Amino acid sequence: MDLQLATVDNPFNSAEWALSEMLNQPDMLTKAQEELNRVVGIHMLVQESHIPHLPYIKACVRESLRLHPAAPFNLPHVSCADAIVAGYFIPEGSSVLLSRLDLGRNPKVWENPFRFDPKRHLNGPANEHVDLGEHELRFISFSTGRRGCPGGTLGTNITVMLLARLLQGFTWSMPPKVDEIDLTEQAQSLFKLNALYAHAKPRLPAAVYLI
Ligand code: HEM
Repeated sequence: MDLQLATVDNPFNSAEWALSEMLNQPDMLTKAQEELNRVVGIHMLVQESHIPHLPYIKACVRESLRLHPAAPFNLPHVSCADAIVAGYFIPEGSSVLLSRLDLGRNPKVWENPFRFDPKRHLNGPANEHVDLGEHELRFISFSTGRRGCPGGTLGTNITVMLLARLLQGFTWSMPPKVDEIDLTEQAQSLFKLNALYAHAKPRLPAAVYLI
């Protein structure tokens, strides 16, 4: 069957971008499905308890959050005291806006920043911690500090489960007459300009989908 996935918010944005990028580099789909076969098998759907054992899929979600944040800027904040950050003096009362795009795509931090490459996370937090937070702010996922997202663990679980179930449940391929998924983004929201449209073939025993 051919399915259309459209972004409505953060977890959907990350899963839609990850799946789109992976369709253009199908060896990544194979790798993710091998991990799911090994950790979960094909006789049950992936569960929350599996998440710590799915580093490759988690790395794909982290990479999606890095390269495709759901908005170009973080919410604005006001500094409550004078501070020096990376050599810059920021006086008390300044409006502070962090560019999620410039952090996640900074070539001084990320080699070949426009390439979707989950491997870059595999020796770091994707292996070590269960949540997708990036506390060094090399990109912004849930942000950090007092006003950081309080829903990090829930957001991680929802996002990883969403992508893992899409990958476990179906073998994905391009729709007829399409050679490459279009990765153009909307100018303001950074959501995909055109919703992902792809072919999904069930790959689990029929009874598993009824649970
Ligand atoms: C993948 C999913 C999610 C992502 C990527 C995400 C990301 C973020 C980011 C970047 C912020 C702004 C932090 C800042 O201003 O420095 C934020 C704030 C917030 N998030 Fe999330 N979030 C997610 C899921 C959730 C969930 C599931 C909940 C609640 C159950 C939640 C509740 C909140 C709240 C209440 C704030 C405002 C915090 C404050 O201003 O004190 N988020 N989130």
